[in-house]
Amino acid sequence: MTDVVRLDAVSKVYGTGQGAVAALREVTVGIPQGSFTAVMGPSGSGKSTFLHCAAGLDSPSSGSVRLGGTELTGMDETRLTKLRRRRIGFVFQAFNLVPSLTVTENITLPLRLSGSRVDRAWLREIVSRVGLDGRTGHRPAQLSGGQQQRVAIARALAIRPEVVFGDEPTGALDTMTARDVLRLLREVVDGMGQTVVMVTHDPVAASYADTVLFLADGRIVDAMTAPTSDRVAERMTRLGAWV
Ligand SMILES: Nc1ncnc2c1ncn2[C@@H]1O[C@H](COP(=O)(O)OP(=O)(O)OP(=O)(O)O)[C@@H](O)[C@H]1O
Repeated sequence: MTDVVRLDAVSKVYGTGQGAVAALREVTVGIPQGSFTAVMGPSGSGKSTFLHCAAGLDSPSSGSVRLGGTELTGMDETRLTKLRRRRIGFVFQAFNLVPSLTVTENITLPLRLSGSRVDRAWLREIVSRVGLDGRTGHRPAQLSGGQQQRVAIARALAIRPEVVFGDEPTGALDTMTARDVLRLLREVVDGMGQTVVMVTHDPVAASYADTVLFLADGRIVDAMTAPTSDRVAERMTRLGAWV
């Protein structure tokens, strides 16, 4: 399978001298096209740093990050911003919707920002896939948390991204709503061939992925395929995450 995202020997050091913190150490990993990957690890293990480097939100101190055939390392901020807008979808814990805009306007905002045409048929399809038919004229405050996260997922999909990155996408949702959103992400991978990479603290959320990458002290120390929440929780306990 082709890798959509590829990290080679990526290291990230924050600060200098005595106060320097190595947040990532020589991380090498490929994210295959059409896969669902969860990233787990104890607090401070480097999950956010991994996501930020892989998504071109932050640059590594050394190593290489590639999206498709494009090398991100060394790109200036203007080009990176353009690349993110056109090729990467983001879903955050806090939804990050614009309160004054309707559902449709929120979903199409990245397209408008990148100067792309809004394909009405595609918009209808994603609205329907995320289960927001009949809500397109609502504003975020008129929606439940789960519905707001569905809008954020639709917004991420609108640009037909090569990869969707999620930073604790179910972190602000109750258990039942979180399951619905995870099922939707699973369906986005299975039904649309989308690639999804998600950072999570929740073994149940991780169990929806095809592969769970475990980070500890800035390194990928394990990868689990066909994860179950029990196996993930057990692995996290052995990493000392919950002692
Ligand atoms: N901007 C920064 N400046 C200095 N150190 C940082 C910065 N961002 C992260 N770090 C450090 O890098 C390490 C990895 O942090 P990171 O946020 O990637 O971990 P994490 O696994 O996402 O943690 P959590 O689960 O608590 O969110 C930590 O030791 C953290 O203190």
